[in-house]
Amino acid sequence: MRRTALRARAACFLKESSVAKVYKADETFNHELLAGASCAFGVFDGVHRGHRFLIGEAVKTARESGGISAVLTFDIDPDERFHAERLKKLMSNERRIEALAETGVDVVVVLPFTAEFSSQEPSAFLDALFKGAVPYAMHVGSDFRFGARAAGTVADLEAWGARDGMHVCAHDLKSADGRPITATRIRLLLADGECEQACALLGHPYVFEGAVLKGRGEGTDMGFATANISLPSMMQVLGEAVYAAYATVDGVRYKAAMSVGVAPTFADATATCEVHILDFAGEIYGDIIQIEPVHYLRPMIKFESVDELIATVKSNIQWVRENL
Ligand SMILES: Cc1cc2nc3c(=O)[nH]c(=O)nc-3n(C[C@H](O)[C@H](O)[C@H](O)COP(=O)(O)O)c2cc1C
Ligand SMILES: Nc1ncnc2c1ncn2[C@@H]1O[C@H](COP(=O)(O)OP(=O)(O)OP(=O)(O)O)[C@@H](O)[C@H]1O
Repeated sequence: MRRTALRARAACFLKESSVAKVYKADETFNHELLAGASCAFGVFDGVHRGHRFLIGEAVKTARESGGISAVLTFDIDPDERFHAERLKKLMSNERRIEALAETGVDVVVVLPFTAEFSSQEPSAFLDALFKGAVPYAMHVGSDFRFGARAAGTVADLEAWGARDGMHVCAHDLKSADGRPITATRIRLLLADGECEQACALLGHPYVFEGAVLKGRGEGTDMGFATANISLPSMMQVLGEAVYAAYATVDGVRYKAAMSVGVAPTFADATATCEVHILDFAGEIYGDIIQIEPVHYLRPMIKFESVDELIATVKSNIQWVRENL
């Protein structure tokens, strides 16, 4: 298709905003949107530096060809269907799609990850995805897999693209310290409490959010009120320990000291994440708050006495006050 025709068509699909329009690829979706587009394809949990590089390449070829740039992704995360019990995620599906829409790409196309769709063999999977529309370029990492049992490889993508002239750009994975940046690597760093290194690979802060639940009410008596955060197991990426953090309540960002893991000092404790928000005294039960862990302070300790626990937690809070 000619460059000017592509531009004209692209213009009618796009709204004037730096945040991409998000399309759900359901039965109402017009697949023609993807004809002549430059796409980046994957799950993109965390929207890390490697993902941003790949999306940047799609934006570049879109500029060259005159078509639109598109991120193709899934909802839900395929691992949620196949390995939900052991999956740890850097972002919820909603946040991941929002973050993808903020990368500078023109559109985000979200493919519902149904059993039916995902069980198609590679070539049928691509036919169902594009329904006759042929993108100009498809950017993926060299390890990209798709279709039933993740059997489809870059070679399958190239064979499919060769039929209609789609350029497949399989990129070497962007690395840091000699190793590819992957969501798995970042999750492992967070499990070890390595917040700074994880954020360096993400290229942005690691933030999780959860609703504030009622706790046992002991914290206030001890001199440090805590918000107990409810987190589904899938979002419990951060290793058990005590951290310096920021907590955002109703759009306001506060310093915070946080424990992750059930308090071993108390037999009746159940909360898995407790946050003391510095210089904050509001009623926030039921509110959703955002937590940004920034620095590992120490492991969780089973204290011999409550006085010892209080003194240690207060010294952690003081450290946060002085160093964040
Ligand atoms: C910064 C911080 C550090 C903590 N460290 C520990 C710890 O090392 N060991 C422990 O048993 N509990 C620890 N806790 C959890 C406290 O024991 C818990 O917040 C307190 O018992 C209040 O619990 P409640 O909110 O359920 O009433 C910590 C809490 C915070 C906020
Ligand atoms: N470091 C990277 N550099 C360039 N492309 C990447 C990088 N990491 C992943 N990709 C590509 O980005 C797309 C999304 O990948 P995917 O969601 O599998 O990310 P991932 O970080 O490898 O996640 P996981 O560790 O969970 O497998 C795929 O096309 C993948 O090949």
